[in-house]
Amino acid sequence: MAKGLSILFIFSKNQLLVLLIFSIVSFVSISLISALILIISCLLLHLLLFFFDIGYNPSLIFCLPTLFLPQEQELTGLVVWVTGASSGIGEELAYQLSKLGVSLVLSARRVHELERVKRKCLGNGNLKEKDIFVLPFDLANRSSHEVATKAVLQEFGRIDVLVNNAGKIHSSLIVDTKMDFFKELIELNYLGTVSLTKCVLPHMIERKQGKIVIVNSLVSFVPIAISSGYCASKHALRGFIHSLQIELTKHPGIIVSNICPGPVHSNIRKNALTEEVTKTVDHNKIQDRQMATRRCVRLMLVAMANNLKEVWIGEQPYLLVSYLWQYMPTLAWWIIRKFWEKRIDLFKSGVVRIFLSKYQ
Ligand SMILES: NC(=O)c1ccc[n+]([C@@H]2O[C@H](COP(=O)([O-])OP(=O)(O)OC[C@H]3O[C@@H](n4cnc5c(N)ncnc54)[C@H](O)[C@@H]3O)[C@@H](O)[C@H]2O)c1
Repeated sequence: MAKGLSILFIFSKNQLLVLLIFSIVSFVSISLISALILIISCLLLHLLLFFFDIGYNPSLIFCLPTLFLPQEQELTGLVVWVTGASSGIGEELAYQLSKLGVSLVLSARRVHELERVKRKCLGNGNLKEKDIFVLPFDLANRSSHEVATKAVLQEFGRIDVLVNNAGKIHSSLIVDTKMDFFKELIELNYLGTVSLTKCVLPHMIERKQGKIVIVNSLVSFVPIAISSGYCASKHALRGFIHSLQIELTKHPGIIVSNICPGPVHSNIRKNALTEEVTKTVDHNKIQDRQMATRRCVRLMLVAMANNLKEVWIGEQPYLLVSYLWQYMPTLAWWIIRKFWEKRIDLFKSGVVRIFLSKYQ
């Protein structure tokens, strides 16, 4: 005890101050060095992913370049039902799947567009007339889902893969957005997908196998502006998918894949709901770095072939920001705010793609 006290007393006030400063400096520098090591390893990981423009959430799966994974040929021979097959990602899915030799069900609302896609599939792919079933229906009309599911089962006898792809976006600030917009986006992007999945699920449970693929988005966990209703509907889907994955734990043969692309070339922006009709259009000032549809779809097929539960697909910097959002949210917030600050001003001044909609 006395020894302990004597040790305490050998420090003068100045010495104590020096010791305190020394401790703080070493604590801060050690923390800084560890933070630096962490940041450098994250950057190296991102650099690796940059070359393969595909992100596997490392908390779910090891980061593996697509080169070393089983390829999309694994899907050959399956019965695949694609919704939203008349345009963009769904249309490209139809073309690439037809080349693989699957039995295809093509769904969207416009039958003539689906017939056009079917003709091109027959021209490009290895399929015969009997291998492609055109099944038009409105995903937002939930009462049609049971009948549609029965029609597919009657045509092909089974459903191996359901690709829930149909969806819509809107371009408007929250203050200007009608409640009808939010409702429509939830009805289509979220409830439509949930309802169709629920119709197909009992069939897959009975067969103890199947793949439910949901084309979600990076915005299902990274926030964006000017499309709050879309962002919210995709966030809702993310919650649904994760709950479904847990509930299917006892059915390991049924895989639920949450596919999260960043911006991709498609007609989604052209078909966006917007109330803005008076603003001028400047196509040049806002240019998203969009991934080629073909590349996105190829990576989606690799993800399906490998039964991945979650996959992030995007050009940089979107993929990098998604990782930052997950692991360094303060920095991600700063970047996202800076990015959107300028865009919101541009949007308000009319420099944005404006497209007409039924809400005008
Ligand atoms: N393009 C992107 O940048 C991007 C990024 C992330 C996620 N996504 C998602 O990809 C999916 C496909 O979008 P896309 O980019 O190919 O857009 P798109 O507009 O080119 O295609 C959308 C498809 O959905 C169909 N659809 C729309 N409303 C429907 C309804 N009520 N009933 C049935 N079908 C309906 C359309 O007819 C079309 O076939 C969407 O779920 C979208 O949220 C797109």
